[in-house]
Amino acid sequence: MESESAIDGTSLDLGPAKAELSRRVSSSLNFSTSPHPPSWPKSGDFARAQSFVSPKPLKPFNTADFKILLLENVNKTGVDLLEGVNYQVTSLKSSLPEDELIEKIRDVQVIGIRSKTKLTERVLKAAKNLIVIGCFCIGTNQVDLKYAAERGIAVFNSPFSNSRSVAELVIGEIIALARQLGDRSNELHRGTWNKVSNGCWEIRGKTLGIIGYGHIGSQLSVLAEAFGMTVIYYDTVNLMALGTAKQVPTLEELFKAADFVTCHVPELPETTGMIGREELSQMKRGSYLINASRGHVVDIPALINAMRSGQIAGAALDVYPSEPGGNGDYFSNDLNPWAEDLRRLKNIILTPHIGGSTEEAQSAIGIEVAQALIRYINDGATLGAVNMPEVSLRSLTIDEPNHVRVIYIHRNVPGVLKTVNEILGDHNVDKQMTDSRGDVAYLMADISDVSNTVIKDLYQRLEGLNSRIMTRVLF
Ligand SMILES: NC(=O)c1ccc[n+]([C@@H]2O[C@H](COP(=O)([O-])OP(=O)(O)OC[C@H]3O[C@@H](n4cnc5c(N)ncnc54)[C@H](O)[C@@H]3O)[C@@H](O)[C@H]2O)c1
Ligand SMILES: O=C(O)CC[C@@H](O)C(=O)O
Repeated sequence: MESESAIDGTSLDLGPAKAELSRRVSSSLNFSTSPHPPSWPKSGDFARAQSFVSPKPLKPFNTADFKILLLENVNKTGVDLLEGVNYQVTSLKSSLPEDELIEKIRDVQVIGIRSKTKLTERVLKAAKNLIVIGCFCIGTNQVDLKYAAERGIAVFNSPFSNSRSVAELVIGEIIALARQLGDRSNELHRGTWNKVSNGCWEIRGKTLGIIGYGHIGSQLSVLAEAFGMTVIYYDTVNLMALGTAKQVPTLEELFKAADFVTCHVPELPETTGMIGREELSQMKRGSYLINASRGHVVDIPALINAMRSGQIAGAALDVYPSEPGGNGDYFSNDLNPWAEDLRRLKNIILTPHIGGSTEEAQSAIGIEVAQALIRYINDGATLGAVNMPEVSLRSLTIDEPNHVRVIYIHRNVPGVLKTVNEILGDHNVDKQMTDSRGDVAYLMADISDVSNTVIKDLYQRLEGLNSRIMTRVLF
């Protein structure tokens, strides 16, 4: 394939191996100030240059141009993988205030976050170069997924790498609440010996009610049965029970029977305030509540009242309606008027959203999400994306001169494929795949025997279509 201009590997100060990499990726077209992202290096052997062709004058490819901003202390496994592909990675320990985030996001093609960074429409509007978001966690409620899809920005997460960690935390909390461990420990920290058995229980033979029987809920079900608990669960979907667990048809039925109720639902309009005054009153007197899902699921003032009255004997909260961006002071009454009342309650375990915070989970999440980002950036594969149709073609390799992968993200309207195929149809299309999800469709086509001039022409014609959201050409 003809090359616009070669990269000067030595100027990158990358050492011999990376100088070789830079030489090999030199046949690329580079980005300019257009909203389209720049050329990307290939993962692994860095075999193939991949570019966003800009209608502006072409510039030499430079791997150091590719910017990834990682927030909230993404695990080293993920940072290492991304740096290993020679992207320019900036990794920060905490999230950023919105205005600072807007400043920083303008410049990057990729952002990696956890649960604290809110990628709202306002923030994403500023992200002119962004092509992909990595949520290094399970939850994706912090991202405006619909708006991102409308802008052609793919979002990936790690759907189950921390499920076991959350399930283990909840098992620990069930025992800790049943035995009032938090209170006994706090008392002795303060020098008070208070040996009591009143209101302390074994968990064997008790009933656990799980709301949301997904990755975490079902994992927890198995662990709880191993402790001799009876498990019932409520889910909006009919799901196969593990062990001898039983699905119940209504929340009321679950509340009536459960000694411990634990929430494992996503943040959705339907799950907001799902556990409030009415629901707490339906629970067994002296039962326990655990929430390690999302902060808006439980109405905290209602919980405070239910605990004061003895209706609820103990609770564990790992998540809160508003959480700080980093470690430090929290629970000021300004932010949460109920904070002081909550802290004063007996037998309540308050943890700072650490359900998934184990070495094992964070390391696995780092690898999983970084690999998804690399696959998307380098090959355009959307497998596992949470807001885009899942489309994939084989990985691109070095032995394919004069070959281009065209990715055309477009609005899902009638007649687009006909028009696109009129553009691609003059060339040798080896393989093509397309799929849609809601209003957005994703097309990938591998085309052989094309020159840079043809690539540029294909790009410009696709960019000119009304249906276009984003066009990428990888070669
Ligand atoms: N505390 C933490 O650190 C931590 C860690 C991981 C996940 N989470 C939270 O836990 C949530 C659950 O995680 P998961 O991996 O089990 O998710 P999942 O998607 O595998 O399971 C969620 C389940 O909830 C069900 N559900 C949805 N709406 C419901 C409703 N209205 N009523 C009853 N069931 C409903 C779904 O059908 C699904 O089976 C995540 O969305 C995330 O917000 C928190
Ligand atoms: O690590 C985090 O910040 C989020 C953990 C958890 O809530 C998740 O959604 O995976």
